[in-house]
Amino acid sequence: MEVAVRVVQAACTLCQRVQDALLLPASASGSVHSKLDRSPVTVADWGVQAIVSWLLSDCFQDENISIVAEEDDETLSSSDGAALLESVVAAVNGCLIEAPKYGLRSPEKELKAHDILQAIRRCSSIGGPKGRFWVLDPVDGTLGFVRGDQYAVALALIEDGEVVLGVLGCPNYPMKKEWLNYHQRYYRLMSKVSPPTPGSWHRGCVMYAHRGCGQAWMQPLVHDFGKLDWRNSREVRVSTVSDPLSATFCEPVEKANTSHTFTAGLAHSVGLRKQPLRVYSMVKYAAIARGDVEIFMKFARAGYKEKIWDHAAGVVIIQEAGGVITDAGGRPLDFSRGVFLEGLDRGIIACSGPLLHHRIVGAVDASWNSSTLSHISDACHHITYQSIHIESIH
Ligand SMILES: Nc1ncnc2c1ncn2[C@@H]1O[C@H](COP(=O)(O)OS(=O)(=O)O)[C@@H](OP(=O)(O)O)[C@H]1O
Ligand SMILES: [Mg+2]
Ligand SMILES: [Mg+2]
Ligand SMILES: [Mg+2]
Repeated sequence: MEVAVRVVQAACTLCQRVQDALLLPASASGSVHSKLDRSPVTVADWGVQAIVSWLLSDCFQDENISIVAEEDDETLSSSDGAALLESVVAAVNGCLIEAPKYGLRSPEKELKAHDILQAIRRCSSIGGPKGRFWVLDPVDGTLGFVRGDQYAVALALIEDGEVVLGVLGCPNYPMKKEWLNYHQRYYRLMSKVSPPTPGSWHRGCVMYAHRGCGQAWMQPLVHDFGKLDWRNSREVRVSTVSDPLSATFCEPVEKANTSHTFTAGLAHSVGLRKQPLRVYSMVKYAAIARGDVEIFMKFARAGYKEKIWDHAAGVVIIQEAGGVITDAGGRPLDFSRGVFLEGLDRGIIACSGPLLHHRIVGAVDASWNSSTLSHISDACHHITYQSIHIESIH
């Protein structure tokens, strides 16, 4: 846990530097790349994957450490990826040289491009039901990241299919909810206004939890870990609100990633009256765990398969902070079946407590069949079965 927290703290520094540069007016639009599924990827996604892979291998003296992570080295290794690779190398070395500030070791010499490609490539475990592996989403919410908004660095450890620890670095999620507005102003103006109470303001936080402890923790994001006392960590707990009238739900920002119409209907049917909070990344899970919101719902389009790195770290933090998280059928998320959350029933529901959770799971059942989602889902199943059939013929 200690190593994981230190590594995530270091990774967050890399992200902040890349994000600050990305948001400068002179920043080249070429700094954001598009993957095959047209989702964005940046120097920070590759850079974080490389440093986490390198630091974990170094700390545990294990070249063959098992890591499941989102990115691969294909673009960087391609002939037109040379300039990009150079930026990743610079970002990684710039961060690793400061590793001792986080209580970690720097490499003896600067890493070369091929070391970095190797570190990225090493994260190619495929998970599964047995053994122990790390799960990393180097930048979760890359869209939020490139828009100067919320994102998270998410690292978890899975043992025999169970998430045993989770660390969520949230570089733009201040220790106190009230400071969020301050932060937004900071980004909009990129001004040098001094924080509300100098010295006490932190732009971000890191949350972490270990399975079975019944506790989850938060510490400020720091730039010099030597100065960080673990006693700066404080326990977080889910909200005690169980009345839907006073509860707030959060969900993904993009309607391509969840059905806002379906969740609006659900919210209405269980008596939620507040406007939903739309936030990028697993910062939504952090918000539940520390009691800033009560509910999270996500209903991806039929056919989309959720990946373990988008949830593992957040799930254990929510659970240890006292919350409940399942699929829409009320079953636990299954991290034992490879890179996907296989068998996920319709969507994901996380709540601060069992009462709200029970009501929402019930409401999904009541409204699913009359929703357009179920029709789309049927149509998609039909198409999927047809293509499986065609594939098997070939
Ligand atoms: N079509 C579709 N449906 C559902 N989910 C998808 C989809 N495509 C991508 N993803 C995954 O969603 C991750 C980002 O989730 P967010 O909650 O940040 O979404 S949003 O940007 O706020 O809408 C995002 O994580 P990152 O790629 O790490 O940013 C993806 O893994
Ligand atoms: Mg993600
Ligand atoms: Mg990501
Ligand atoms: Mg991505």
